[in-house]
Amino acid sequence: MAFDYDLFIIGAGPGGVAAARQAKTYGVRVGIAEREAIGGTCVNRGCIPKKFIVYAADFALHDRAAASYGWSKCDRYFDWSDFIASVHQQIEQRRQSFLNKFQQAGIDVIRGQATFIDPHTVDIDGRKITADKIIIAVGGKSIKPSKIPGIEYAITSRQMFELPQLPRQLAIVGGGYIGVEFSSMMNAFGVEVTLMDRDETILSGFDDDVRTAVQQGLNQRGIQFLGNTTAKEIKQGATGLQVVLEGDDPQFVTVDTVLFATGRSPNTENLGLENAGVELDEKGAIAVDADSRTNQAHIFAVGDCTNRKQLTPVARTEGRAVARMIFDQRSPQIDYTLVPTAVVARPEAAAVGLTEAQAREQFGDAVQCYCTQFEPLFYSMTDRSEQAMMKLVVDRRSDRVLGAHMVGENAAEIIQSLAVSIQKGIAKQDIDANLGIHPTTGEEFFLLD
Ligand SMILES: Cc1cc2nc3c(=O)[nH]c(=O)nc-3n(C[C@H](O)[C@H](O)[C@H](O)COP(=O)(O)OP(=O)(O)OC[C@H]3O[C@@H](n4cnc5c(N)ncnc54)[C@H](O)[C@@H]3O)c2cc1C
Ligand SMILES: NC(=O)c1ccc[n+]([C@@H]2O[C@H](COP(=O)([O-])OP(=O)(O)OC[C@H]3O[C@@H](n4cnc5c(N)ncnc54)[C@H](O)[C@@H]3O)[C@@H](O)[C@H]2O)c1
Repeated sequence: MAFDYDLFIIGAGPGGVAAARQAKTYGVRVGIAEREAIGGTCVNRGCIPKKFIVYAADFALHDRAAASYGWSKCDRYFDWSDFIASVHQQIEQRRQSFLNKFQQAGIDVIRGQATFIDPHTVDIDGRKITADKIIIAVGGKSIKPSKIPGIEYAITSRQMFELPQLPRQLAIVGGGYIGVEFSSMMNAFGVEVTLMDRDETILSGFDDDVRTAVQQGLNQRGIQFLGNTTAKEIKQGATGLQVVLEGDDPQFVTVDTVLFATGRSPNTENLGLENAGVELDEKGAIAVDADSRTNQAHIFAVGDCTNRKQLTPVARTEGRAVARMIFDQRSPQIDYTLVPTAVVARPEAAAVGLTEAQAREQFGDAVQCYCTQFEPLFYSMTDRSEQAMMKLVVDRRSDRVLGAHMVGENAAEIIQSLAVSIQKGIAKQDIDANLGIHPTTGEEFFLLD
């Protein structure tokens, strides 16, 4: 059968874009469907606008420390609406640049909602496209629990990027990546933040020392954290939204904005997966094998619509690997236990490899941890108390470093560099044999004993 495309991709987020560009290098016919904005969650309502807000918030934090460094006090005014308009302009430029690159490469972009009609045919708003191979890269969306009365008053991270003005009091339900990052950014702008999680501590999945250090850092900045707590009702009152809490310390908080950040779910609705015979896993994500292949041999799925790590570099690497496998050769499979990650909060947290708890499950008593906590040089001149934390998790028998964890300034940049060595199986004694760059925070990783 003659198909319209050798490869058709549904979804132009990081996973779909990377797959399309890689496939095009083999000179094959590639098309991609996108129902919203090119660039997906990452570019339009995730990593990129989030990082711009972090940069904006950092000015406020630096201003607070400036007087300790001899700068006279000054009153500066932050204009959220001007700033967020500039962020959206930046995003628009990125979208345009994606489109130009697609055009130059000869990748067809078809705008609209894609739905499978059969295993080789996709309908995009009435237009039928056939393809030999198909990659599903539809990503995910933030979800709000439907059973909470008044949930319609709450927003998700998507609307945080569209706020006409800054909230004055913000309640955030969910202390994962999104909850912690927004609590930190909004606090820096002077918003009164209450963060809550059904767990006792924020950032589940991270090393316990990281979780504690970030939580302390948020508390020190004046963010109220309520552990073992969730919202059971939201009521519109005369003075704002009343969030009725359930948990350790039942009470309510009154705020003007409620953000739900309790996780994201795959965009599998209205995709016609049943028409293609593609199966979901028990969590509702698209089920794939280690090569990102679904139960249909010619259909693959990458990125957030599968139940793996919901991170841009993961989606990109999976997308590229599938295109390479289809048209060239297999890439090495991703080791999901070695994916570096960061929480872009203040304090910042970053990690790669096993947490102490995960390492103990696998290596038992052979696990040895090297940990330090100290005041970074920058803060010794200020009246603020700020601690950095670094930790290496090591298998004592082989001396291999299993994980590295950090909380503090530039944690993401520092862990990113260490990740290469850890992936290559570096031993603790090799790390010790390195000379640091002085005076930096990163050099402390070479001084752990
Ligand atoms: C607030 C926030 C901050 C984040 N920050 C970071 C960060 O700092 N670092 C990091 O690594 N990750 C971050 N992430 C996660 C990151 O954005 C995702 O992991 C990444 O975007 C996943 O890429 P993807 O290609 O799988 O899906 P997406 O980026 O979600 O793209 C999927 C695309 O498919 C389209 N689509 C869906 N269904 C259809 C259909 N039926 N037809 C046509 N098109 C369709 C969607 O419109 C979307 O454009 C963040 C996420 C959020 C929400
Ligand atoms: N910096 C980054 O790389 C970055 C930033 C943002 C998002 N992301 C990706 O997006 C994903 C989704 O982020 P997220 O923060 O929404 O999810 P998450 O899974 O990181 O955190 C969700 C949190 O909500 C809590 N929770 C769940 N239900 C709750 C309830 N009913 N009441 C109170 N607390 C509840 C959980 O205990 C958890 O701590 C992340 O897992 C991550 O992969 C990455």
